[in-house]
Amino acid sequence: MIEAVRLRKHYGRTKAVDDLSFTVRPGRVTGFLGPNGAGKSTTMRMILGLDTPTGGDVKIDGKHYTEFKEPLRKVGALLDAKWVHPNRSARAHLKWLAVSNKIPASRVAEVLEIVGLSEVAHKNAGGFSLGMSQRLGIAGALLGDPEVLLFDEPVNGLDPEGIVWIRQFMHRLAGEGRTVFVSSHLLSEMAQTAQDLIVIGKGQLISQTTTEQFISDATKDHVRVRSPHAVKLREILAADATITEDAVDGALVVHGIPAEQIGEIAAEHQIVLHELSPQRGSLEEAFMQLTKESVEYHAH
Ligand SMILES: Nc1ncnc2c1ncn2[C@@H]1O[C@H](COP(=O)(O)OP(=O)(O)OP(=O)(O)O)[C@@H](O)[C@H]1O
Repeated sequence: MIEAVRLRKHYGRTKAVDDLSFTVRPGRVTGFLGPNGAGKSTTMRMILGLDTPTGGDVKIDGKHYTEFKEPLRKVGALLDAKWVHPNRSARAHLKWLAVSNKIPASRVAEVLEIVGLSEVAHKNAGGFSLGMSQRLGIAGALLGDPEVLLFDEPVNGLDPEGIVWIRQFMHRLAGEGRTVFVSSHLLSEMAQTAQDLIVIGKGQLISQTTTEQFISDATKDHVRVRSPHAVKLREILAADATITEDAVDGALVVHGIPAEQIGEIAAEHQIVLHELSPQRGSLEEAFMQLTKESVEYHAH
């Protein structure tokens, strides 16, 4: 479990992290979302003791990261995939990490196997693609078989197969009871990966909730209806719903009446329907809605 209490980090006048409190629970994948410059990386660095908070506190199972004697056994992290010695082989890099944390060298082969890099383990990590580097970084995070895992933008540079692999992998880690905390810009990916979300903007907490709840709180469900008698149906429904038209195919977009009821009303009036589909909001919509006040850089 990771617990931040009134965490702050100021760089001069910039409040990178500002009075931020949250809890990351074990057994779940928790997504860490926020617009560019929101303070995600700064927060992750403070969790890992790489930055000292200006105020407040962040602890892992009640301790500061720096209090763990062999931290890799407690917390594994992938912050910067390119953080390897370019002239070291993948295997040598992991061995060096293992030795410095008193982890048996035999574990290196295991983690290389887990991330699918066994066959290129002898090659210089400097020549790895970003996707391979991400896998190597993940192997490093797994070395100590830690209970807590932090990943900063882990799917950057991964191809679709790699993205699916990492999603399933994170679910597996959480399924084993570990705490998995992952930041990402890819919202549709996060919607499928994270069960819980911590959303920040301008260093402050915007929302901490389940992904499901986040989406339903911030977006409005609606129903798409297509009918050869759309004009008549629209007139009937208009008394109880807000209705617009889809600009692309002219479908009615109905807010305020559930799909079942629309179906019943249509049947009552003998109106043929060609489509009746309930639509859920997306994480993108919810995110844009909730962070619009906190985006530092807008495109105009
Ligand atoms: N070492 C530093 N010195 C000064 N300002 C910094 C430093 N590190 C971060 N900042 C500032 O703190 C704010 C938060 O940055 P941070 O990198 O944590 O955000 P982020 O949410 O990870 O962004 P991104 O999604 O773009 O990676 C930004 O305004 C950034 O410019």
